[in-house]
Amino acid sequence: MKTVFSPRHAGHSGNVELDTNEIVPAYEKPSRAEFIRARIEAVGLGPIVEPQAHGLETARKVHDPAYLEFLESVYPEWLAAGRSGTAMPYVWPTRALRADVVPTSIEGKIGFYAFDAGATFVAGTWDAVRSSHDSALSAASLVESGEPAAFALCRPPGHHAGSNFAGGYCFINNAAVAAQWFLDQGAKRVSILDVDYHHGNGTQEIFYRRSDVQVVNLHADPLFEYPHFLGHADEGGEGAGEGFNHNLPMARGTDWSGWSKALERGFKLVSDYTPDVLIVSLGVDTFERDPISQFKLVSDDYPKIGREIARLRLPTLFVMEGGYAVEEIGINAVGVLTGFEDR
Ligand SMILES: NCCCCCC(=O)NO
Ligand SMILES: [Zn+2]
Repeated sequence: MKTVFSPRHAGHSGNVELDTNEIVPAYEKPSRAEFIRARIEAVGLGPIVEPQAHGLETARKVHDPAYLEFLESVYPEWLAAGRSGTAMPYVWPTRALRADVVPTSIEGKIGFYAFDAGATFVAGTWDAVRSSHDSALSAASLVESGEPAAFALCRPPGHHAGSNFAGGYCFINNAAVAAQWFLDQGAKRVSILDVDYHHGNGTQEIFYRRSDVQVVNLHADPLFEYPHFLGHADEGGEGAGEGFNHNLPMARGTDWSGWSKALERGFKLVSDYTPDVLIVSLGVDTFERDPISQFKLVSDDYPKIGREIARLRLPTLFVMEGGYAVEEIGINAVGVLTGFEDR
């Protein structure tokens, strides 16, 4: 299986995040991608190629163009306002506030275009975001040109980013842009299967009113887990999208026996939808020793996920999302891919 990966991800580094009530080095750090790349080489998964540059025309079909312009300008504006270090929001347009007027101050604007304090910017963030987006589209074109599967080693991740908001370490929703790209190439239906520990609220929001992209999420129940305010089982889609969004929330402490039952239910939903292509939002923070998560999958479970996905017999694009136990993230993420190839 080929991997598309850009060293430009490393520009998104040195940033901090708000963890409970203290500012800490961001969990979403460059070593995550480096451990995965090293594991790909160690097991001989296949070639690792750099992405071709892609414009934002496809991204503009799933993200508000003004939001994309914000992502590009936010850090220069942060500096122009006399600020330094990590650009981080701290005020948001929640209930009883207005979200129809975009503030002109950088502190207002950064909050307007975010849903949490978890998408923070440094000088190299936008370039890293573009390279991650390019990796997703370059890997998608490998699948489109006949590869049975390809891996987009995306960093930063994307599944929390919605049409006009960043959050949870996500800026451009790489999987959503890839889904749109497949449709633009002639696909009629695309399934996105999100196996990350956290609900992909951004992916759900982007396609919630559409029937041409099915979204199936397996995740920790938002009653107790981030993103807290989306991901319940009753969110089935709206309008034309009714019946094409599926949430399978699970309890704290879920291990393989429980998680694999949800996976089977997810596969039934995907096969009943008969998509032309499957996109897997591959988060491996379901791992028992992930520092910010509370499921109990073990490393031997990840090849099983890959083998099960392969049974769907669909052209498959794997897009990297979360996972923070850095030493094991390579073993677990690449385990899915070698399992898919039944190696
Ligand atoms: N405290 C912020 C938690 C962000 C979760 C990021 C993630 O792994 N999403 O899949
Ligand atoms: Zn996650």
